[in-house]
Amino acid sequence: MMMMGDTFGTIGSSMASLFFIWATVQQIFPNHLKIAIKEFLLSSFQQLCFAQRVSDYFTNLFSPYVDINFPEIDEYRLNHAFSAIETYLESKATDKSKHLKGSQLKENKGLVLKRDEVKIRDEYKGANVWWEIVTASDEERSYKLTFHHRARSLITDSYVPYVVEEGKLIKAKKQQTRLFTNNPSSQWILSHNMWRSIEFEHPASFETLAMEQEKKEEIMSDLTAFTNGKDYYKKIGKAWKRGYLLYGPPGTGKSTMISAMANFLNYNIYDLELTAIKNNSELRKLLTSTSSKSIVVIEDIDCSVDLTANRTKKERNSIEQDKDESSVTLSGLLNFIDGIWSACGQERIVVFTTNHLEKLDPALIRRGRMDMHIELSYCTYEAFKILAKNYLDLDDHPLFKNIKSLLKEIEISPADVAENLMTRNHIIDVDESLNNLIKALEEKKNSQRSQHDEDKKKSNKFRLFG
Ligand SMILES: Nc1ncnc2c1ncn2[C@@H]1O[C@H](COP(=O)(O)OP(=O)(O)OP(=O)(O)O)[C@@H](O)[C@H]1O
Ligand SMILES: [Mg+2]
Repeated sequence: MMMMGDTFGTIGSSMASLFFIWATVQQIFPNHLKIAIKEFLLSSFQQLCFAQRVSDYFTNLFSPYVDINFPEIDEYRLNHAFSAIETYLESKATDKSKHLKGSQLKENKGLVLKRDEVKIRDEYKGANVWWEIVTASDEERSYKLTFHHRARSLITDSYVPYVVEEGKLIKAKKQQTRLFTNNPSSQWILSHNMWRSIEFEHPASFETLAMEQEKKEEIMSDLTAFTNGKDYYKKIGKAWKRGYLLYGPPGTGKSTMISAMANFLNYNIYDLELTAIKNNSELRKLLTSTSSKSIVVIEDIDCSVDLTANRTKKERNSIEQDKDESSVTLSGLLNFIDGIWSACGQERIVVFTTNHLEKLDPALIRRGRMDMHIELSYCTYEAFKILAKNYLDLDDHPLFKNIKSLLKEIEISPADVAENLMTRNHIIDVDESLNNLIKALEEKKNSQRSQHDEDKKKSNKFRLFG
């Protein structure tokens, strides 16, 4: 198969030879002969070019191979297929490759070895293909895919879409997750000023989350089903989104669970601070600018804005309120979650957290809107064992029995348990940590007992005078 580069190569070397002959001629021959030789050389060169073109034409005509080019830039725009192909080819096994490239782009990340070859062979359903990165004279790069014409429909209909889709998936998996926080609207100048973001590097995972194993598995399989549910959501005609309501006392792991979810799914987090937004239209702008594969979080939804209180009054005034749109309203928030926003985005998770489930407006948490209600509770023995493993590398200990019976009676958050297990100077002293925890649990028990006695006295008094 004759390639463009080869053609130029052949013509180039022929030209060099002609120039060499001409330089020699100029030094040796008299003027009248020079003119004749020059004409002869010129016509030879023209014939050579013509012969070369004819030979290329026939070679290509009879070549059994087909090429497809994927330029990096097409019509002044980035060609997404190019970057997907690049990612796909980079992911191909490096163990057979003879030319590798090593790079460490971040100090805290390991060294990465990649293939460093211009031509890569791939195989798809028995067909061989060759990828080549071609750089044109204007520095524009493109990927050239070459394959036998017999495999044409397999490659064009099936292989190319597969490579592009696979490349995108690998890219999404490798992508560093980011944590976005909304800027106050007074700082918005262009749409990209609405959110500021930093790299999200929270170490939380479902493995280290102190929670009953069964509950954890249920949440993880729900999340997995959601991410794999593209076709399912399409089939049932529902927007591809899912709502989780995390509720429970302070320090029980609601925020930690959001981080674990983001790490599990490799999704970005949009931490939506409702108090920094003036009205529903700002809320709409913010939500419509979030990307897919993301978790939109509204923490402490009960205190974020006045979404719940005076609902009856609000309902009465709803017409006026919608008119001036002077604040973020419950109906505004629900409209975006249910309607416009869901329709314009894909693969989004919404998470609300609260310490007070009972304070929330039923409209906000009804099923269908918040698909899964997850209670994060005070520390159970099972949860304690996970924390002991995380903090002390400990599976069992004679003091565990004591802790187990105390945890049955005492309400203590995993955050407080973790605080007691944490060692000073990061040197693990199992006995000291466990004894600290037992001391804290006993103190709590005593204070809960005296509180209980106090409450009892008060209610007796009330009964006496009541
Ligand atoms: N279930 C848990 N598993 C592991 N660690 C936990 C858990 N709960 C709390 N912690 C520890 O306690 C700290 C505080 O927890 P976190 O911020 O997740 O609680 P929260 O429920 O969001 O509290 P708040 O209601 O006050 O926002 C975490 O950084 C983590 O170290
Ligand atoms: Mg929290």
